[in-house]
Amino acid sequence: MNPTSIVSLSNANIYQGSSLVLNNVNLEVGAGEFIYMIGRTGSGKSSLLKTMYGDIYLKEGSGVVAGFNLKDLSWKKIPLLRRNLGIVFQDFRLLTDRNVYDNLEFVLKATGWKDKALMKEKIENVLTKVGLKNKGVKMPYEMSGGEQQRVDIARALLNNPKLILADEPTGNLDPDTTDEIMQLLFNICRDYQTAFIMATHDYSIIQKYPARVVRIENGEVKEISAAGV
Ligand SMILES: Nc1ncnc2c1ncn2[C@@H]1O[C@H](COP(=O)(O)OP(=O)(O)OP(=O)(O)O)[C@@H](O)[C@H]1O
Repeated sequence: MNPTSIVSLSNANIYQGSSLVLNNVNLEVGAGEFIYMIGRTGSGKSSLLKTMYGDIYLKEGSGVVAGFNLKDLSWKKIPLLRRNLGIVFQDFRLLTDRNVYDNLEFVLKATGWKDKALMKEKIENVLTKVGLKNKGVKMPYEMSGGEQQRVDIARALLNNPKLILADEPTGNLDPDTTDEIMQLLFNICRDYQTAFIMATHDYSIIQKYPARVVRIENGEVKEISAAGV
């Protein structure tokens, strides 16, 4: 493993139940690196991301994510791993019955924060980072899809992760909003040296915001150039 890697998978076989989805995955992601993961529907992108955040147990091969050994990941350690990662989903997954501030506070409390003043400071800090200063009082249903995705990203930033896993974060957004969100993700990557692994179907994003690309195909993960997308 490269000492500067935030993700290191070696000869990893990824299963859904008893079915082998990906065979012999080798992947190194450096600190602060942005990479795209592309592949057809059902090729295994989400399965690979789930393995990285401990939702699928790594049975074969080896893997280290944000300093956590995936082979040694007991149920007890999964929340700790998740505290060191940010996860962003296509469908935002906000709690619909509480406002933005309370959505973020919920995560902080669940990850062990207790001091109200410190939590307030942290929440204001991440909302400012995503361009939603003063929007804490809004309910999710009062916000556009782009704003809700910003809240999802703010939530992912709460614990200062060194790695954000994003599963089609622009999948529900129109082209202009997609642009805004991509600029935000690239700025976060640049300003805070946060590594990103972003699964996407949208190749036009890769042309516009080039970065390293891995393609999942026929059960394997292959490195390709952005020009080859
Ligand atoms: N919970 C599950 N139980 C069993 N099999 C699953 C489960 N989730 C996904 N699969 C199977 O695993 C394979 C990989 O699915 P996965 O969701 O990782 O693909 P994907 O590339 O993320 O697809 P998409 O782009 O549509 O999100 C598919 O054959 C799928 O049917």
